[in-house]
Amino acid sequence: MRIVKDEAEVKVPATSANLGPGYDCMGLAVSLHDRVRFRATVGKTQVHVRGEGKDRLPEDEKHLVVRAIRLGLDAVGASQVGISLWQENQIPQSRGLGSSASAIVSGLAIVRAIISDPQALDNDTMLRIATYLEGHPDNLAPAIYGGITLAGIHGTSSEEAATTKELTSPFIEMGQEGEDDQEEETDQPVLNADFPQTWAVKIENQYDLYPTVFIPDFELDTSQARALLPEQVPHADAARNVANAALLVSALQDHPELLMAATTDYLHQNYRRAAMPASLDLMYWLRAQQLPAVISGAGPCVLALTNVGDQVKAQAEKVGWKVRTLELDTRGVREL
Ligand SMILES: Nc1ncnc2c1ncn2[C@@H]1O[C@H](COP(=O)(O)OP(=O)(O)O)[C@@H](O)[C@H]1O
Ligand SMILES: N[C@@H](CCOP(=O)(O)O)C(=O)O
Repeated sequence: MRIVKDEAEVKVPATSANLGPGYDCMGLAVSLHDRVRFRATVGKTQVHVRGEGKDRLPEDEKHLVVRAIRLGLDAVGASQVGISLWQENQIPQSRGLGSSASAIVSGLAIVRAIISDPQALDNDTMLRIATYLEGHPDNLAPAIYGGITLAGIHGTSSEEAATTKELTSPFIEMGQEGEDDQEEETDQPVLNADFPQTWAVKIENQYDLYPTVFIPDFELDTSQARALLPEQVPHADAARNVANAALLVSALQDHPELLMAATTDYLHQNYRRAAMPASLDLMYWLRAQQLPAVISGAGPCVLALTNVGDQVKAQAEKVGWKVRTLELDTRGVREL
């Protein structure tokens, strides 16, 4: 693959993942953006940051956009180059607004902008490569496609993988003791080695949705918030969560009146309370007023799936929350 341009500029939205019960699979893009300008150089990598992360983000090869560019170039078989970047960041970091996902997507979008065959890095391929770096696709999909998205990683349960492909008769005894212990080999092809097989679809939202984010002045690393989750959850909780996630798809499409019922989560929010008690308190305070609020991503931001109105906003601001009523970003990452 040839590099045909030595400059590019991209703009990428912030995202809010989970939306309550959609843990690791649902998300939406909002009108808050990072912009990144790239120039290929012969010298050492340099990064210039303005806005969020200034004086805190690394300015060398460790910078996440640089790492994504390097991975993207390798993935499409292009040669590596010296990198100069100028960032103008609006997305607060480590707050649950998907800043790391947006950084990865902007790096891959830069690669797409400078290579001879941009199709080699189409949105679906970009999602696979980005998920390899981020680990879960829920923020990445809205950052790439825009709007409200569902995304996941294809997989086969161990039971399904181990089951024989032969049709068996219900009248024949199913085998001698001990036989079940042997694992069957599967003929599932292993595709494209390291990059996960991801999928994503957009939810077509039919009404005006104004996501409101409540931003605290403290940070929480996503990895720290993930470490608080239990290995196992009660089966009844999993069942209720599946029902709500399914309902949420319909609520987001064209049933805003179902948003309150559909945004109750049983898998992650309460398990993370210890790391962000004020966020959980704010979320339940909003919900008590029939405002469909959830923890944004892994927190500590809170997201309300509606414009909360001036009075609620003023009360939250009074105790220290920064409140922004935003719009959906329906376009996702774009080249400028
Ligand atoms: N614009 C950016 N440029 C470079 N790296 C970034 C940027 N935004 C986030 N990161 C990296 O991602 C980390 C935050 O990721 P994470 O804990 O997942 O929080 P978030 O919820 O904001 O995605 C930062 O500490 C930084 O290393
Ligand atoms: N599903 C993830 C989402 C993390 O989002 P972020 O914006 O906090 O990075 C999780 O809940 O861990």
